[in-house]
Amino acid sequence: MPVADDTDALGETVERRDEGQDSDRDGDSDDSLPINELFCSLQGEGRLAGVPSVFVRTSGCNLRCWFCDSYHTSWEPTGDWYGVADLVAAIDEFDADHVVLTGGEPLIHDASVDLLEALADRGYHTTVETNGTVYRDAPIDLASVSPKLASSTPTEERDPKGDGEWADRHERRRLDVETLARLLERYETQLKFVVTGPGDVDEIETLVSRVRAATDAPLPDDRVLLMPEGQTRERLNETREVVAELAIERGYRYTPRLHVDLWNDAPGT
Ligand SMILES: C[S@@+](CC[C@H](N)C(=O)[O-])C[C@H]1O[C@@H](n2cnc3c(N)ncnc32)[C@H](O)[C@@H]1O
Ligand SMILES: Nc1nc2[nH]cc(C(=O)O)c2c(=O)[nH]1
Ligand code: SF4
Ligand SMILES: [Mg+2]
Repeated sequence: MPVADDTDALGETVERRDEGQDSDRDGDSDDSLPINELFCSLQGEGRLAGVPSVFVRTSGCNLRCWFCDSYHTSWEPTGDWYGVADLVAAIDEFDADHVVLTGGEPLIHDASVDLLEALADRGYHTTVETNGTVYRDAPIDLASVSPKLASSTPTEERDPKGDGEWADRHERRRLDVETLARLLERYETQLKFVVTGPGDVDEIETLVSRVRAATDAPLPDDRVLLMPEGQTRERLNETREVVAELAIERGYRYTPRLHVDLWNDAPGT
């Protein structure tokens, strides 16, 4: 079912549910989340790549990257509502002690905090994949923050759905240095940039400098990860080597997209 056709403001997804998209929600507790998919795989990205993990993918996002590999959580958000207890029970079915909460943008939802608290109580290691525009206080073991660069903006030529209607909103919202600094102060953090080519690297360096200037929390170069843009093996064949060389040149880390290398764009991987 559609979650929201336009998550125009933070939290609007949840408000719209309350306005009538809740017909097949079980119960009326307010700790439920719109879930697009839940599956077990190997963490494909970042410093925990290769670790067996359960992925919980919420629906709804406050941004619209043209390249979003989770189209049905952002451009056309779909999913069903589940309470935290049901989600924990579904996660417990798998043999993994790491949980990755992703989306869409998981931190637009209040109930993501409830889910993270329930998972921490049960001893799970939690990673949150977030675009770094929303701060939440929650038990997060690794904040996997992926700030969005100018090359992510859905201009008219690159809009996967319309004619660039989202470009201005995306551009206004995509970077918030204060929020990035707060996340860094509170959580073990990696900054994981999607890189489309050499033209992205100056913006990364400028942003890293601005974040360092905004906080006393350390942001060493080995916490800055460059990840090649690509939803498919074919696209990664064009980007991965260029991005690896940029990482070596600038002293940052490279992260693969292990799941795409292994399973291409298969659902539930
Ligand atoms: C779908 S996003 C969900 C979490 C959050 N909204 C974010 O962007 O960080 C999960 C991860 O996939 C990355 N990603 C999305 N589309 C991508 C693409 N085409 N190529 C490489 N990484 C991509 C994001 O940057 C993020 O690190
Ligand atoms: N295997 C696998 N690893 C991932 N790491 C981050 C992912 C995400 O979509 O947030 C992801 C994903 O979708 N699949
Ligand atoms: S911020 Fe994340 S979920 Fe939202 S559009 Fe960009 S990649 Fe997709
Ligand atoms: Mg993914």
